[in-house]
Amino acid sequence: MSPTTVTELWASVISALGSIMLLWTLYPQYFPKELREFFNKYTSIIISYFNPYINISFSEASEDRFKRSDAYLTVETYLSTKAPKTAKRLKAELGKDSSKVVLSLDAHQTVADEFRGVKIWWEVKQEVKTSRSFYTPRQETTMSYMLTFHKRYRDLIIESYLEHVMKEGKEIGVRNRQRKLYTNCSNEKSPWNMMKRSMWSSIYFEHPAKFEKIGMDPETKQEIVDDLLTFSKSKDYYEKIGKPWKRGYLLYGPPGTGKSTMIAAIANLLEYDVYDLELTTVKDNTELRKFMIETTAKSIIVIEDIDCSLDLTGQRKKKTKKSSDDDDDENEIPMKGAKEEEKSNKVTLSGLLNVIDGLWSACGGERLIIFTTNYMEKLDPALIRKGRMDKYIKLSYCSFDAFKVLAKNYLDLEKHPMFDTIQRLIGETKIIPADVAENLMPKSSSDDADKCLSKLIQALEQAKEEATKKKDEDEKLEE
Ligand SMILES: Nc1ncnc2c1ncn2[C@@H]1O[C@H](COP(=O)(O)OP(=O)(O)OP(=O)(O)O)[C@@H](O)[C@H]1O
Ligand SMILES: [Mg+2]
Repeated sequence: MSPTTVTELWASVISALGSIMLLWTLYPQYFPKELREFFNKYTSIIISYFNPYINISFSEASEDRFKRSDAYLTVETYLSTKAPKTAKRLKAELGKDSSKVVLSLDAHQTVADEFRGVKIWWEVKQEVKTSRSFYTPRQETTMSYMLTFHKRYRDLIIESYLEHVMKEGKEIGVRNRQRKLYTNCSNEKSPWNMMKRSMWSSIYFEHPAKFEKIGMDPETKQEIVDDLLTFSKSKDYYEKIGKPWKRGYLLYGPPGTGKSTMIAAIANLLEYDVYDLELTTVKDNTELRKFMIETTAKSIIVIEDIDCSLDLTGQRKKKTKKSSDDDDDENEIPMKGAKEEEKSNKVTLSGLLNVIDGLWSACGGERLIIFTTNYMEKLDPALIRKGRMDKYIKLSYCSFDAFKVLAKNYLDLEKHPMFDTIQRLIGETKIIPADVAENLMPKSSSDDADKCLSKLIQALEQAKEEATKKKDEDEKLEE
């Protein structure tokens, strides 16, 4: 029997005894209300004096009346792994991917837990209140989790157990959550957007990209995977060296070499959310900071084609007019997206540098910032200096190693007589992995491996011919 039930039993026994004593001495019809209240009040004080158990309540009510309190939800997640093992009545809901059922404690159910040899009890309480709105009575139910423990363990529970519950609950929550892809694209002042509580719009992230499927040199791939996994396990290390737990990656290379695909693969490998930041639609530096503050831990902040968002000609040139709202750096330049309307768009290079590694970047923790570009040489050196962008990853034209990965993905082939010709041609010409993938993909049921490989050989020969022609033309022009 749980201590909560024992407490309630005690309360009932004492209260019943008291009532009987009073009834014995007084006639019920003369029993005054005030005396009854007085009696009740002191009975509960006496009970709590003798009761050795302490209760802590986690109510679902929060300041935001549309949201359940974070502490309540974390406790619920923490108990979701314990409740199914012992509780007799459980509540079922659809969880991640809408395919898995998540069980939690039903109302008035109790589950026991143990922490460093100490027994603790959790009970789900349900409180029903009747309120009146527009003269119609309305019943409101508030749920809460009641934690009960012996007063002897007060310090242990308050100082260590609660921290353990919150930490583990959050970790389980992250493991079970359905990851999301956030975008800032539609921030125009529509009534719908004004009602939204978040700066970001989101959908579930369901990209199937995986590192095993990316066609690139296997050593570089392994090095990137190791770097990412090391980062994700380095909380203590970052704390020790006094740096925010974040890392910047610059992915660069020609179009169609797998930059966006790699971002999706990183998100899947580390189980992070993705915030796809479209810089050209951000109004100013202040709005940029707001977007940054609203990102959560375990996420990737992506700015694709960073060269198209910055004024490429302005290598941190002097700002002509000081903006009132931004003050950060005298070397501010406006973003290219707003070149024509500089007045309305005031996101500046220094504003961007600030959110990457200024004070604002430390909020949240465990985040990757990834830029992609087709033209690395056009970027301002300040933006990509080491420390800001910690790792540069070059994604380039298809090598034979990359082709072998794609042949395995698309055709389930590990070797084939035509591979030798392909290896020779790939060594002689430049072809992007996106083109190789397109040729290897069967277009009809009659397209077998031989046909797809022949198409690729044709494409490679054509690319080689075009490259030779272009080279000849260039040489003629030089003469
Ligand atoms: N290295 C690669 N390995 C496997 N597939 C690839 C690779 N590169 C490109 N692809 C395929 O080509 C398509 C385009 O790739 P992706 O969008 O990742 O290129 P990108 O480098 O981001 O191009 P852009 O610079 O134009 O944005 C994808 O569908 C992807 O499957
Ligand atoms: Mg891309």
